[in-house]
Amino acid sequence: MKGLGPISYQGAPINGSHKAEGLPTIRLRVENADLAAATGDAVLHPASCGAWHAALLEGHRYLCLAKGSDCLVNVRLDNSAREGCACLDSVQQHNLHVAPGEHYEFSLWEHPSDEAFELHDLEGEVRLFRSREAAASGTFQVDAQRLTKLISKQLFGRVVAVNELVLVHLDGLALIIRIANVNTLDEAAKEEALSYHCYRGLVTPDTIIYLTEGDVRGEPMQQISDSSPQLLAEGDQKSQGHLSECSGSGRLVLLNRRPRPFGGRSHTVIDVLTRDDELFPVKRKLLRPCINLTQAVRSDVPSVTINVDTLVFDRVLIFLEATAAGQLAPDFAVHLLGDLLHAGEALGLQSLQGYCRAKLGRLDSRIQLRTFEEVEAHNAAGQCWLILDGMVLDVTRWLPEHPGGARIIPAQSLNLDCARFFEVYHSSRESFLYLREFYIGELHPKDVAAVPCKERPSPEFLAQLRGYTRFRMQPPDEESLVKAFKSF
Ligand code: HEM
Repeated sequence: MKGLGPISYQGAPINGSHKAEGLPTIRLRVENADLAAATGDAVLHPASCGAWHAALLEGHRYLCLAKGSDCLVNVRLDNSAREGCACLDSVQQHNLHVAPGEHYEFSLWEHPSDEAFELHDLEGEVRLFRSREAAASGTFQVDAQRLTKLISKQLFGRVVAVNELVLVHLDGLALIIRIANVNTLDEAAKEEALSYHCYRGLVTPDTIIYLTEGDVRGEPMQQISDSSPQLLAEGDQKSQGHLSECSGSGRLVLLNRRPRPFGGRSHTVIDVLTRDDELFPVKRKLLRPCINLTQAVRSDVPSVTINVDTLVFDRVLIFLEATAAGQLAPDFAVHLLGDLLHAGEALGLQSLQGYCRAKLGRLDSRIQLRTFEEVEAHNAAGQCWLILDGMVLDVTRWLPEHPGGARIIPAQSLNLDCARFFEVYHSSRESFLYLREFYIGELHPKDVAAVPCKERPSPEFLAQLRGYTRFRMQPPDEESLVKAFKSF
């Protein structure tokens, strides 16, 4: 099960927002709501809602930008709001990346029923709000448990997204919480999942909240002023790019923090370092089809360097996830296919190579009927083509990565059906999972009987092997091959 909405490995949501079906977008002018009196809702006049009215009453109550904002804002109808306007406080404006006085297309957001939605936990970074306290020197101690209760109450029933800010007041202190991480799964389920991304979800009374102290001066924050409802400095309202550091020296200390369990690094993850020095923590088993990474993925090494750039690898991971989930590969734009093909070659990811070639119009001719003569000729030329239960597998380039060593296969298994060797040497069934990557076709039916076979594999092994190799092409039976021959 995934987190809410697919997200690329670089953190960008892939599909944008899920707009409530059949409902039009509505153009609204953003108006400042008084931050001091903020409820966290976007306030709309009932007359501004037009076609949304019925849906709002039914419970579609989340507002987002029509072009797809990560952040969603709860909607409240109020006759006191100005018609044609969305009243948003300055924190909401920051979260939605909108400026007061400007018009934007908004839509209602509907939660897709097939995705996990309720948050198991969230992580928040707490900072002193840009205010007298932040500017003053000294230490401000805050009881994390009380703050957690307050946040829980304030966010209950709201959908929060990563990087969203939440303003909380506790004992006269104004605190800004940045949502640093959200999860719809617990740690154990995340370990199990082949891949997992989550950037948004619903806060329930059961959502666990972990708080940490944000580095006051370390991270620039968009300027939010509590003295005025105006979010951005004059003249800077449209740019939305103005960042200013919280330059105060006031320090926040959280007491009684709830630590996150299983904080340690998981062995199931390996850090992949791209050519341009970006680091991707990736589940080892997701990388299994990348046969050039076999040794790194199967060993304990914490990281591996690849000759692929960040942006291309990001897409490779999306491709791997889709195929691992049995879904169709995403429709990558044609201009990316060249780079993806090179990445497929660098990583030894045959399926990606096939995908790119097919899309580039060069149909994948890798998988075909192979004669025994052809297999022998390739092996005589220094390659390593195996015959396994009639499948022909090209493991030439993978031999140095073979966990059983590079020598044993050419020494024992060339030019015969090696199914029995395969059965004997491989205690785990992990080896089955690689076969698809090496598969280059079927032995020609006319040659099947002629292939030497020292010992037959057990029927149980064959049944298991065939269960794992449903990708095999269906070879034509000998009768139809003879008929085809006779027709010439
Ligand atoms: C495409 C063909 C093959 C694949 C994908 C493959 C894969 C693997 C894998 C994943 C392992 C790790 C241990 C395991 O999973 O059991 C392994 C170990 C091994 N393989 Fe292969 N293998 C292949 C062919 C062969 C052949 C034909 C032989 C022998 C002639 C062989 C001999 C061994 C040996 C001796 C080990 C070490 C076993 C041990 O340490 O217990 N492999 N192979």
